[in-house]
Amino acid sequence: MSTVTKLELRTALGPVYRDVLPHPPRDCTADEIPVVDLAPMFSEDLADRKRVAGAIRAAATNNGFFYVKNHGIPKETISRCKQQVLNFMRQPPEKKNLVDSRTYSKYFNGYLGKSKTQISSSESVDIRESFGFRYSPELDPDHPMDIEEVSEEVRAWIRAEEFVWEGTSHLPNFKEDCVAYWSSCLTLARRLVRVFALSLGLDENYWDDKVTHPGADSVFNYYPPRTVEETDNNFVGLGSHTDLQLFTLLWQDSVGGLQILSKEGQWLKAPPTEGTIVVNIGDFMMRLCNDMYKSTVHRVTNESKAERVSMPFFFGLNFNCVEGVVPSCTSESNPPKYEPISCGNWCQMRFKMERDEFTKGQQAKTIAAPSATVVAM
Ligand SMILES: O=C(O)CCC(=O)C(=O)O
Ligand SMILES: [Fe+2]
Repeated sequence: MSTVTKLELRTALGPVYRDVLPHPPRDCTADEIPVVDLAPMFSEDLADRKRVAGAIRAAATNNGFFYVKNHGIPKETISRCKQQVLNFMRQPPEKKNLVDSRTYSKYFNGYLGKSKTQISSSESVDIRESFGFRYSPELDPDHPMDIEEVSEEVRAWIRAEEFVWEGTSHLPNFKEDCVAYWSSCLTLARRLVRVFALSLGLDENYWDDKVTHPGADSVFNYYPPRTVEETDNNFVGLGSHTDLQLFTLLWQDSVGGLQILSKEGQWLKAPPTEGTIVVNIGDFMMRLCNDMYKSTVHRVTNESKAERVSMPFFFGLNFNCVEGVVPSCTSESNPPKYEPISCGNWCQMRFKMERDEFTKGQQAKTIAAPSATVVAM
């Protein structure tokens, strides 16, 4: 008998559940995760931009995941950044710990080692290392400014921290190459959010003045090959989760291992496709459009013998913006399901919850351990 299982997911406001079919993961079809050509998005002609918006709407109401090609991020920018991720991750632990997140960060910037997170409470710890940094007005490619020039209400929500660059300054061109990639993602995201607005029947400029100092968080993920023991015990690279903000731009290398949960509850493999970036909808977007676009569950396991690198960029509104369901996604027969909330609070609550639950779990393990056992912290 085939049984559907319930997958529990964390959100800032408590757990939500998704059904999962009992079948093993399978390859996706071109309809399930389509490739959207972004070339017409750069056209002067509104009709061209609307065509892209239509393709995005179709993908976002289907499985909420799609690839984009002709996205405008130069190949060299990507390969230089990827090389820096490897340069950083291949260092000895004491060098990586110069930017240890739990030691130095107030706002979830910096480095987290292998098995130091457990994004899904019903799966293993994550067999992944990561390095992250967040929006900084000084580095903004479209309108760089000193933090003092940013209005007080927005400034209170700026989450950048200098220690990530100070503790990596021994790596030649590290900051420069990372920021070049982050900048390209930010510029692309500001374009894309306009097409997303169009796709929801809003004016193209609907969110323009809400993405002046936005949620723009880069994370570089490094998945070492699993050990025999980790493989035997089905350890995940990154457990099942949804992303938090409006949408994510995800570059992955050619190793593979990303899977998404289809709307029917089937795990689908999302293979690397040369020249593309994956785009997926986040929880905040799902709220703003009253569930019309789905924030899709995904997970990663590196089943290969090689190192895997991925470089997601999480994009949202200015963190001080309190935003509710947008007018085009609600009507008398479809009232808003969600209260307005700020994108900043939305993210902060979940990041904190993940970290606190992880710490609690580690403490519980320590207390439960027999006194002769040494427990890694
Ligand atoms: O590594 C990947 O392909 C996905 C990473 C991811 O989902 C995340 O960092 O939120
Ligand atoms: Fe993700």
